Amino acid sequence: MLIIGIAGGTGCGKTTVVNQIINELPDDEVCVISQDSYYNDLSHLPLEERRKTNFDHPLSIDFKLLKQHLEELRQGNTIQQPVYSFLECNRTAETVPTEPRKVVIVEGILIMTDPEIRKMMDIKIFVHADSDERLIRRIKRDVNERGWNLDETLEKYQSTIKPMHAEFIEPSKEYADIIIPNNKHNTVAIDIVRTIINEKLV
Ligand SMILES: Nc1ncnc2c1ncn2[C@@H]1O[C@H](COP(=O)(O)OP(=O)(O)O)[C@@H](O)[C@H]1O
Ligand SMILES: Nc1ccn([C@@H]2O[C@H](COP(=O)(O)O)[C@@H](O)[C@H]2O)c(=O)n1
Repeated sequence: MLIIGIAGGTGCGKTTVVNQIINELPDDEVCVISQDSYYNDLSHLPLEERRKTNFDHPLSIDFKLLKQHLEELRQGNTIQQPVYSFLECNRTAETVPTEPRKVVIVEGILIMTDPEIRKMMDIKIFVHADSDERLIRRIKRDVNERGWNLDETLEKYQSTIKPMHAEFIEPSKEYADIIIPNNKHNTVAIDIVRTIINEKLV
C-alpha cells in the first residue's frame, strides 16, 4: 500500500489536485481520506458555539482516529470514514465505508503537522498557491457552499485562518517531498505525480 499525503493551505487546490491524480487511476486501486472527516466530534456543543471553533488549529482534528483508520487500512480492513457537515460544523451520524486500496490519499491542511501521521506517508506533497489567490477562492466557497457570509469569512481569515497558516501549515511544507505550484492549473506536476505513483505500484 502506498500512502500519499497532500497538504497545503485552505483553497490551494488540494481537492482539485487529488481529483486530477485519481482520474487516471482505476477506482479499485485508490481511496481518499479527507482530514475534514476527522474534525473532532462537537455534538456536545450547540451550533452557535461550534461555529466559534478554531478549525485551523491542529487540536481541532481527531488525529488519534485518523491514525487508527490508516493503520486499519494498512492491515487490509475496511474503515467507516466519518462524514463531516460544514453547515452543521460537526460530524453527521453517517459514515462511508472506505476499503483498503493500493493507493491511499490523505488530504488536508494540517495532515503534515502530525509527526505520527507524517511517518505513515510514503510520499508527502504540498500544494502551494499564493495567499491572495487562496483568499479569493476561499471567500467564493465559504459564501456559496459553506454557510458563512463575507464579513464572517474575512473575520475568520484574519483571526484564525491566516495566523494558523503561518504557525502550523506553511512550516509543514518543509517535510514535503514534492511542492506543486497551483496558482494556475499545473498539468505537468500532476503528470509527474501520476508517473511516480505508477512506478511505485508496479
Ligand atoms: N489551479 C487552480 N486555478 C484556479 N482555480 C482553482 C485551481 N485549483 C483549485 N481551484 C479552485 O479553487 C477552489 C478551491 O479548490 P479546492 O481544490 O477545493 O482547494 P482545497 O481543497 O485546497 O481547499 C475551487 O473552486 C477550485 O475549483
Ligand atoms: N465547519 C468548518 C470546518 C472547517 N472549515 C474550514 O475548512 C478549511 C479546511 O478545508 P479546505 O477544504 O479549505 O482544505 C479550514 O481552513 C477551516 O477554516 C470551515 O470553514 N468550517
